[in-house]
Amino acid sequence: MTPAARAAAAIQILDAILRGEPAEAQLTRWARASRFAGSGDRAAVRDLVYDTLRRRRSRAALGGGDNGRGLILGALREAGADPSTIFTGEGHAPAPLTPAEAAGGRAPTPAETADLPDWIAQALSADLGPDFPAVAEALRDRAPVWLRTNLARATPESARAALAAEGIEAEPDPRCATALRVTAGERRLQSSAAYREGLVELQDLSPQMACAALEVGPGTTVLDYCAGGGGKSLALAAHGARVTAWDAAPARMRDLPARAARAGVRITAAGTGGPRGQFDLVVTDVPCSGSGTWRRTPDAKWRLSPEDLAQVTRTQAEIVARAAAHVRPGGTLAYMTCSLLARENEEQVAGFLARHPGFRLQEAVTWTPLTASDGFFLAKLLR
Ligand SMILES: C[S@@+](CC[C@H](N)C(=O)[O-])C[C@H]1O[C@@H](n2cnc3c(N)ncnc32)[C@H](O)[C@@H]1O
Repeated sequence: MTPAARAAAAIQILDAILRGEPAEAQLTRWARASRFAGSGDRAAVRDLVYDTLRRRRSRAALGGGDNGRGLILGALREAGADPSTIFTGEGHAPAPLTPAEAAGGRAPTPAETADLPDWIAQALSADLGPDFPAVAEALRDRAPVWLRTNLARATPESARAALAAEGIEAEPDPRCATALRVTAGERRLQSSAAYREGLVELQDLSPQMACAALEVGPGTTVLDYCAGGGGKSLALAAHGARVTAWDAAPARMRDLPARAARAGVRITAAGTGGPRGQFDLVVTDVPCSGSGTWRRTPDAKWRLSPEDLAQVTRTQAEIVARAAAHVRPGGTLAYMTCSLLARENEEQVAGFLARHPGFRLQEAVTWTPLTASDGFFLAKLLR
Protein backbone atom coordinates (compact mmCIF):
# COMPACT_ATOMS: atom_id res chain seq x y z
CA MET A 1 0.00 0.00 0.00
CA THR A 2 1.19 3.54 -0.70
CA PRO A 3 1.40 6.05 2.16
CA ALA A 4 -1.72 7.69 0.72
CA ALA A 5 -3.64 4.38 0.67
CA ARG A 6 -2.62 3.77 4.29
CA ALA A 7 -3.90 7.27 5.17
CA ALA A 8 -7.21 6.50 3.44
CA ALA A 9 -7.55 3.27 5.45
CA ALA A 10 -6.79 5.16 8.70
CA ILE A 11 -9.47 7.76 7.83
CA GLN A 12 -12.09 5.04 7.34
CA ILE A 13 -11.09 3.26 10.58
CA LEU A 14 -10.99 6.48 12.62
CA ASP A 15 -14.49 7.43 11.44
CA ALA A 16 -15.81 4.07 12.67
CA ILE A 17 -14.01 4.46 16.03
CA LEU A 18 -15.43 7.98 16.47
CA ARG A 19 -18.91 6.47 15.99
CA GLY A 20 -18.22 4.44 19.16
CA GLU A 21 -16.58 1.22 17.93
CA PRO A 22 -13.60 -0.01 20.00
CA ALA A 23 -10.32 0.68 18.15
CA GLU A 24 -9.05 -2.89 18.36
CA ALA A 25 -12.26 -4.36 16.89
CA GLN A 26 -12.22 -1.87 14.01
CA LEU A 27 -8.57 -2.57 13.16
CA THR A 28 -9.22 -6.32 13.18
CA ARG A 29 -12.29 -5.91 10.94
CA TRP A 30 -10.33 -3.74 8.49
CA ALA A 31 -7.40 -6.21 8.39
CA ARG A 32 -9.76 -9.14 7.67
CA ALA A 33 -11.45 -7.25 4.86
CA SER A 34 -8.13 -6.05 3.38
CA ARG A 35 -6.31 -9.17 2.23
CA PHE A 36 -4.07 -6.99 0.01
CA ALA A 37 -2.55 -5.38 3.14
CA GLY A 38 0.73 -6.99 4.20
CA SER A 39 2.03 -7.10 7.76
CA GLY A 40 3.99 -3.86 7.22
CA ASP A 41 0.81 -2.13 5.97
CA ARG A 42 -1.23 -3.40 8.91
CA ALA A 43 1.39 -2.20 11.38
CA ALA A 44 1.66 1.23 9.70
CA VAL A 45 -2.14 1.75 9.61
CA ARG A 46 -2.41 0.64 13.21
CA ASP A 47 0.33 3.04 14.33
CA LEU A 48 -1.30 5.91 12.43
CA VAL A 49 -4.71 5.21 14.00
CA TYR A 50 -3.35 4.84 17.55
CA ASP A 51 -0.97 7.83 17.31
CA THR A 52 -3.88 9.94 16.08
CA LEU A 53 -6.25 8.80 18.84
CA ARG A 54 -3.62 9.71 21.45
CA ARG A 55 -3.55 13.25 20.02
CA ARG A 56 -7.14 13.54 18.86
CA ARG A 57 -7.91 17.03 20.20
CA SER A 58 -4.74 18.73 19.04
CA ARG A 59 -4.86 17.04 15.63
CA ALA A 60 -8.55 17.92 15.20
CA ALA A 61 -7.63 21.59 15.80
CA LEU A 62 -4.72 21.43 13.34
CA GLY A 63 -6.77 19.59 10.73
CA GLY A 64 -9.92 21.70 11.19
CA GLY A 65 -12.23 18.73 11.91
CA ASP A 66 -12.85 16.00 14.50
CA ASN A 67 -13.37 13.25 11.91
CA GLY A 68 -11.12 10.86 9.99
CA ARG A 69 -10.11 13.35 7.31
CA GLY A 70 -9.61 16.23 9.74
CA LEU A 71 -7.52 14.08 12.08
CA ILE A 72 -5.24 12.73 9.35
CA LEU A 73 -4.89 16.21 7.90
CA GLY A 74 -3.93 17.38 11.41
CA ALA A 75 -1.41 14.54 11.72
CA LEU A 76 0.25 15.59 8.44
CA ARG A 77 0.35 19.24 9.47
CA GLU A 78 1.80 18.27 12.88
CA ALA A 79 4.57 16.36 11.08
CA GLY A 80 5.22 19.29 8.70
CA ALA A 81 4.26 17.13 5.69
CA ASP A 82 2.52 18.52 2.59
CA PRO A 83 -1.10 17.21 2.72
CA SER A 84 -1.53 17.60 -1.06
CA THR A 85 0.90 14.69 -1.58
CA ILE A 86 -1.49 12.38 0.34
CA PHE A 87 -4.94 13.83 -0.46
CA THR A 88 -4.49 13.30 -4.21
CA GLY A 89 -7.66 11.37 -5.10
CA GLU A 90 -5.52 9.04 -7.24
CA GLY A 91 -5.80 5.25 -6.89
CA HIS A 92 -6.65 4.41 -3.26
CA ALA A 93 -5.64 7.85 -1.91
CA PRO A 94 -8.12 10.09 -0.03
CA ALA A 95 -10.07 12.60 -2.15
CA PRO A 96 -8.34 15.96 -2.70
CA LEU A 97 -8.80 18.58 0.02
CA THR A 98 -11.78 20.89 -0.39
CA PRO A 99 -10.99 24.63 -0.33
CA ALA A 100 -12.48 24.78 3.20
CA GLU A 101 -10.22 21.91 4.38
CA ALA A 102 -7.16 23.45 2.74
CA ALA A 103 -7.83 26.82 4.41
CA GLY A 104 -9.05 25.38 7.76
CA GLY A 105 -7.21 24.32 10.87
CA ARG A 106 -5.42 26.34 13.52
CA ALA A 107 -2.84 25.93 16.27
CA PRO A 108 -4.31 23.99 19.23
CA THR A 109 -5.01 25.84 22.48
CA PRO A 110 -3.03 24.74 25.59
CA ALA A 111 -6.09 22.77 26.78
CA GLU A 112 -6.33 21.01 23.40
CA THR A 113 -2.62 20.20 23.52
CA ALA A 114 -3.15 18.17 26.73
CA ASP A 115 -5.19 15.80 24.50
CA LEU A 116 -7.68 14.94 27.23
CA PRO A 117 -11.39 15.68 27.71
CA ASP A 118 -11.63 18.85 29.85
CA TRP A 119 -13.33 17.20 32.83
CA ILE A 120 -10.59 14.57 33.04
CA ALA A 121 -7.82 17.15 32.60
CA GLN A 122 -9.29 19.10 35.52
CA ALA A 123 -9.46 16.02 37.74
CA LEU A 124 -5.95 14.83 36.84
CA SER A 125 -4.53 18.32 37.26
CA ALA A 126 -5.99 18.50 40.79
CA ASP A 127 -4.77 14.98 41.63
CA LEU A 128 -1.26 15.14 40.13
CA GLY A 129 -0.49 18.79 40.90
CA PRO A 130 2.78 19.99 39.33
CA ASP A 131 3.33 16.58 37.63
CA PHE A 132 0.16 16.95 35.53
CA PRO A 133 1.60 18.66 32.41
CA ALA A 134 4.48 16.18 32.05
CA VAL A 135 2.22 13.16 32.69
CA ALA A 136 -0.36 14.42 30.15
CA GLU A 137 2.47 14.92 27.65
CA ALA A 138 3.72 11.36 28.25
CA LEU A 139 0.20 9.98 27.62
CA ARG A 140 0.31 11.55 24.11
CA ASP A 141 3.16 9.22 23.09
CA ARG A 142 3.44 5.54 22.38
CA ALA A 143 4.20 3.32 25.41
CA PRO A 144 7.47 1.38 25.54
CA VAL A 145 7.27 -2.42 25.46
CA TRP A 146 8.28 -4.00 28.77
CA LEU A 147 8.90 -7.64 29.56
CA ARG A 148 8.94 -9.43 32.87
CA THR A 149 11.63 -12.07 33.21
CA ASN A 150 9.89 -15.21 34.42
CA LEU A 151 12.16 -16.18 37.31
CA ALA A 152 10.64 -19.69 37.27
CA ARG A 153 12.29 -20.24 33.84
CA ALA A 154 15.12 -17.74 33.37
CA THR A 155 17.36 -15.03 34.78
CA PRO A 156 17.27 -11.54 33.25
CA GLU A 157 20.67 -12.29 31.64
CA SER A 158 19.63 -15.63 30.13
CA ALA A 159 16.33 -14.15 28.91
CA ARG A 160 18.16 -11.24 27.26
CA ALA A 161 20.58 -13.61 25.55
CA ALA A 162 17.73 -15.81 24.25
CA LEU A 163 15.87 -12.74 22.92
CA ALA A 164 19.02 -11.34 21.30
CA ALA A 165 19.57 -14.65 19.47
CA GLU A 166 16.19 -14.01 17.79
CA GLY A 167 16.92 -10.36 16.94
CA ILE A 168 15.10 -8.82 19.90
CA GLU A 169 17.12 -6.36 21.97
CA ALA A 170 16.07 -5.67 25.57
CA GLU A 171 17.68 -3.59 28.30
CA PRO A 172 17.53 -4.23 32.06
CA ASP A 173 16.28 -1.48 34.35
CA PRO A 174 17.77 -0.57 37.73
CA ARG A 175 14.28 0.05 39.20
CA CYS A 176 13.08 -3.55 38.93
CA ALA A 177 15.14 -6.75 38.86
CA THR A 178 12.75 -8.64 36.55
CA ALA A 179 12.08 -5.84 34.05
CA LEU A 180 13.49 -5.68 30.51
CA ARG A 181 12.66 -2.83 28.12
CA VAL A 182 12.49 -3.88 24.46
CA THR A 183 14.59 -1.53 22.35
CA ALA A 184 14.55 -3.36 18.97
CA GLY A 185 12.69 -6.19 17.24
CA GLU A 186 9.44 -5.88 19.22
CA ARG A 187 7.32 -7.14 16.32
CA ARG A 188 9.16 -10.48 16.47
CA LEU A 189 8.41 -10.95 20.14
CA GLN A 190 5.19 -12.97 20.16
CA SER A 191 6.50 -15.51 17.66
CA SER A 192 9.88 -15.84 19.41
CA ALA A 193 10.87 -19.04 21.22
CA ALA A 194 11.85 -16.99 24.31
CA TYR A 195 8.25 -15.78 24.59
CA ARG A 196 6.56 -19.04 23.58
CA GLU A 197 8.68 -21.02 26.06
CA GLY A 198 7.78 -18.68 28.93
CA LEU A 199 11.17 -17.07 29.59
CA VAL A 200 9.47 -13.69 29.46
CA GLU A 201 5.94 -12.30 29.78
CA LEU A 202 4.60 -9.00 28.46
CA GLN A 203 4.07 -6.81 31.51
CA ASP A 204 4.58 -3.10 31.97
CA LEU A 205 7.26 -1.87 34.39
CA SER A 206 4.80 -0.26 36.85
CA PRO A 207 2.73 -3.39 37.67
CA GLN A 208 6.00 -5.33 37.92
CA MET A 209 7.19 -2.84 40.53
CA ALA A 210 3.84 -3.16 42.32
CA CYS A 211 4.08 -6.97 42.40
CA ALA A 212 7.68 -6.75 43.68
CA ALA A 213 6.49 -4.37 46.45
CA LEU A 214 4.16 -7.12 47.71
CA GLU A 215 7.24 -9.08 48.87
CA VAL A 216 5.73 -12.55 48.48
CA GLY A 217 7.95 -15.60 48.79
CA PRO A 218 7.73 -19.40 48.65
CA GLY A 219 4.68 -20.51 50.57
CA THR A 220 2.87 -17.15 50.76
CA THR A 221 -0.80 -17.88 50.14
CA VAL A 222 -2.34 -15.41 47.68
CA LEU A 223 -5.88 -14.89 46.47
CA ASP A 224 -5.96 -12.93 43.20
CA TYR A 225 -9.56 -11.74 43.48
CA CYS A 226 -9.74 -10.01 40.05
CA ALA A 227 -7.45 -12.39 38.18
CA GLY A 228 -8.60 -11.67 34.60
CA GLY A 229 -5.90 -12.80 32.17
CA GLY A 230 -3.64 -13.53 35.15
CA GLY A 231 -0.89 -10.93 34.83
CA LYS A 232 -0.59 -10.46 38.60
CA SER A 233 -1.18 -14.16 39.41
CA LEU A 234 1.67 -15.20 37.11
CA ALA A 235 4.06 -12.57 38.50
CA LEU A 236 3.35 -13.57 42.11
CA ALA A 237 3.50 -17.32 41.36
CA ALA A 238 6.91 -16.80 39.73
CA HIS A 239 8.12 -15.53 43.13
CA GLY A 240 7.00 -18.83 44.67
CA ALA A 241 3.59 -17.76 46.04
CA ARG A 242 0.73 -20.30 46.17
CA VAL A 243 -1.82 -18.44 44.09
CA THR A 244 -5.58 -19.01 43.92
CA ALA A 245 -7.23 -17.11 41.07
CA TRP A 246 -10.80 -15.88 40.92
CA ASP A 247 -12.71 -13.53 38.63
CA ALA A 248 -16.40 -12.65 38.55
CA ALA A 249 -16.21 -13.22 34.78
CA PRO A 250 -14.59 -16.69 34.61
CA ALA A 251 -14.26 -16.44 30.80
CA ARG A 252 -11.59 -13.80 31.36
CA MET A 253 -9.41 -16.48 33.01
CA ARG A 254 -9.76 -18.79 29.99
CA ASP A 255 -6.11 -18.48 28.93
CA LEU A 256 -4.69 -18.70 32.43
CA PRO A 257 -4.07 -22.50 32.53
CA ALA A 258 -2.10 -22.33 29.25
CA ARG A 259 -0.19 -19.24 30.39
CA ALA A 260 0.66 -20.88 33.73
CA ALA A 261 1.83 -24.06 31.95
CA ARG A 262 4.01 -21.99 29.60
CA ALA A 263 5.45 -20.10 32.58
CA GLY A 264 6.09 -23.31 34.56
CA VAL A 265 4.04 -22.19 37.58
CA ARG A 266 0.97 -23.57 39.33
CA ILE A 267 -2.14 -21.46 39.78
CA THR A 268 -5.30 -22.88 41.31
CA ALA A 269 -8.67 -21.67 40.02
CA ALA A 270 -11.09 -20.88 42.86
CA GLY A 271 -13.93 -22.73 41.11
CA THR A 272 -17.46 -21.68 40.33
CA GLY A 273 -18.53 -21.34 43.97
CA GLY A 274 -16.02 -18.53 44.47
CA PRO A 275 -13.02 -18.38 46.78
CA ARG A 276 -13.15 -19.90 50.25
CA GLY A 277 -11.05 -19.33 53.32
CA GLN A 278 -8.43 -16.76 54.18
CA PHE A 279 -5.07 -15.93 52.67
CA ASP A 280 -1.82 -14.16 53.62
CA LEU A 281 -2.36 -11.74 50.74
CA VAL A 282 -5.51 -10.83 48.80
CA VAL A 283 -4.91 -8.86 45.61
CA THR A 284 -7.74 -6.74 44.19
CA ASP A 285 -6.59 -5.50 40.78
CA VAL A 286 -9.99 -3.88 40.31
CA PRO A 287 -11.72 -2.72 37.11
CA CYS A 288 -10.91 0.97 36.65
CA SER A 289 -10.95 3.85 34.17
CA GLY A 290 -7.53 2.70 32.93
CA SER A 291 -6.39 6.34 32.90
CA GLY A 292 -2.80 5.28 33.60
CA THR A 293 -2.73 3.14 30.45
CA TRP A 294 -4.46 5.45 27.99
CA ARG A 295 -1.43 5.59 25.72
CA ARG A 296 -2.07 1.86 25.07
CA THR A 297 -5.87 2.23 24.75
CA PRO A 298 -6.27 5.86 23.64
CA ASP A 299 -9.86 5.41 22.41
CA ALA A 300 -10.89 4.74 26.03
CA LYS A 301 -10.05 8.25 27.21
CA TRP A 302 -12.53 9.76 24.74
CA ARG A 303 -15.26 7.25 25.66
CA LEU A 304 -15.12 7.57 29.47
CA SER A 305 -18.03 9.61 30.89
CA PRO A 306 -18.46 10.98 34.44
CA GLU A 307 -21.28 8.41 34.87
CA ASP A 308 -18.93 5.57 33.83
CA LEU A 309 -16.36 6.76 36.37
CA ALA A 310 -18.98 6.98 39.14
CA GLN A 311 -20.18 3.45 38.29
CA VAL A 312 -16.70 1.94 38.25
CA THR A 313 -15.82 3.53 41.61
CA ARG A 314 -18.97 1.94 43.11
CA THR A 315 -17.90 -1.44 41.71
CA GLN A 316 -14.39 -0.98 43.15
CA ALA A 317 -15.80 -0.30 46.63
CA GLU A 318 -18.03 -3.39 46.44
CA ILE A 319 -15.19 -5.65 45.29
CA VAL A 320 -12.69 -4.55 47.90
CA ALA A 321 -15.30 -4.92 50.68
CA ARG A 322 -16.01 -8.52 49.61
CA ALA A 323 -12.37 -9.41 49.10
CA ALA A 324 -11.41 -8.08 52.55
CA ALA A 325 -13.19 -11.00 54.22
CA HIS A 326 -10.58 -13.36 52.71
CA VAL A 327 -7.59 -11.64 54.37
CA ARG A 328 -6.34 -13.58 57.39
CA PRO A 329 -5.71 -11.61 60.60
CA GLY A 330 -2.21 -10.16 60.19
CA GLY A 331 -2.47 -10.52 56.40
CA THR A 332 -2.47 -7.90 53.65
CA LEU A 333 -5.08 -6.59 51.24
CA ALA A 334 -3.42 -5.14 48.13
CA TYR A 335 -5.67 -2.66 46.33
CA MET A 336 -4.46 -1.91 42.78
CA THR A 337 -5.62 0.14 39.82
CA CYS A 338 -4.04 1.22 36.55
CA SER A 339 -5.52 4.67 37.09
CA LEU A 340 -4.06 8.02 38.12
CA LEU A 341 -7.36 9.45 39.41
CA ALA A 342 -7.53 9.98 43.19
CA ARG A 343 -11.24 9.09 43.10
CA GLU A 344 -10.25 5.51 42.19
CA ASN A 345 -7.12 5.45 44.37
CA GLU A 346 -6.53 7.48 47.54
CA GLU A 347 -10.22 8.36 47.97
CA GLN A 348 -11.28 4.76 47.48
CA VAL A 349 -8.75 3.60 50.10
CA ALA A 350 -9.86 6.32 52.55
CA GLY A 351 -13.49 5.21 52.13
CA PHE A 352 -12.54 1.56 52.69
CA LEU A 353 -10.56 2.34 55.85
CA ALA A 354 -13.43 4.42 57.23
CA ARG A 355 -15.79 1.44 56.74
CA HIS A 356 -13.26 -1.24 57.87
CA PRO A 357 -11.57 -0.17 61.10
CA GLY A 358 -9.84 -3.58 61.32
CA PHE A 359 -7.47 -2.52 58.52
CA ARG A 360 -4.74 0.11 58.47
CA LEU A 361 -2.77 1.59 55.60
CA GLN A 362 0.80 0.32 55.46
CA GLU A 363 1.87 2.02 52.24
CA ALA A 364 0.39 3.64 49.14
CA VAL A 365 2.40 4.23 45.97
CA THR A 366 1.48 5.84 42.64
CA TRP A 367 3.75 5.11 39.69
CA THR A 368 3.55 7.46 36.70
CA PRO A 369 5.40 7.69 33.38
CA LEU A 370 7.67 10.16 35.21
CA THR A 371 8.79 7.61 37.82
CA ALA A 372 8.16 4.27 36.06
CA SER A 373 6.02 3.51 32.99
CA ASP A 374 2.19 3.25 32.96
CA GLY A 375 0.20 5.01 35.65
CA PHE A 376 -0.41 2.47 38.43
CA PHE A 377 -1.57 2.60 42.06
CA LEU A 378 -0.99 0.18 44.94
CA ALA A 379 -2.21 0.45 48.53
CA LYS A 380 -1.14 -2.21 51.06
CA LEU A 381 -3.73 -2.52 53.80
CA LEU A 382 -2.86 -4.60 56.86
CA ARG A 383 -5.50 -6.53 58.77
C1 LIG B 1 -8.10 -4.81 35.75
S1 LIG B 1 -8.86 -6.29 35.34
C2 LIG B 1 -7.78 -7.49 36.01
C3 LIG B 1 -6.50 -7.69 35.25
C4 LIG B 1 -5.70 -8.87 35.75
N1 LIG B 1 -5.50 -8.86 37.18
C5 LIG B 1 -4.34 -8.98 35.06
O1 LIG B 1 -3.31 -8.65 35.68
O2 LIG B 1 -4.32 -9.40 33.91
C6 LIG B 1 -10.22 -6.36 36.44
C7 LIG B 1 -10.93 -7.69 36.52
O3 LIG B 1 -11.91 -7.60 37.55
C8 LIG B 1 -12.97 -8.47 37.21
N2 LIG B 1 -14.15 -8.15 38.02
C9 LIG B 1 -15.13 -7.26 37.78
N3 LIG B 1 -16.03 -7.27 38.78
C10 LIG B 1 -15.61 -8.17 39.68
C11 LIG B 1 -16.12 -8.64 40.92
N4 LIG B 1 -17.25 -8.17 41.43
N5 LIG B 1 -15.43 -9.61 41.58
C12 LIG B 1 -14.26 -10.09 41.06
N6 LIG B 1 -13.74 -9.68 39.88
C13 LIG B 1 -14.41 -8.74 39.21
C14 LIG B 1 -13.13 -8.25 35.72
O4 LIG B 1 -13.80 -9.35 35.13
C15 LIG B 1 -11.67 -8.09 35.27
O5 LIG B 1 -11.16 -9.31 34.81
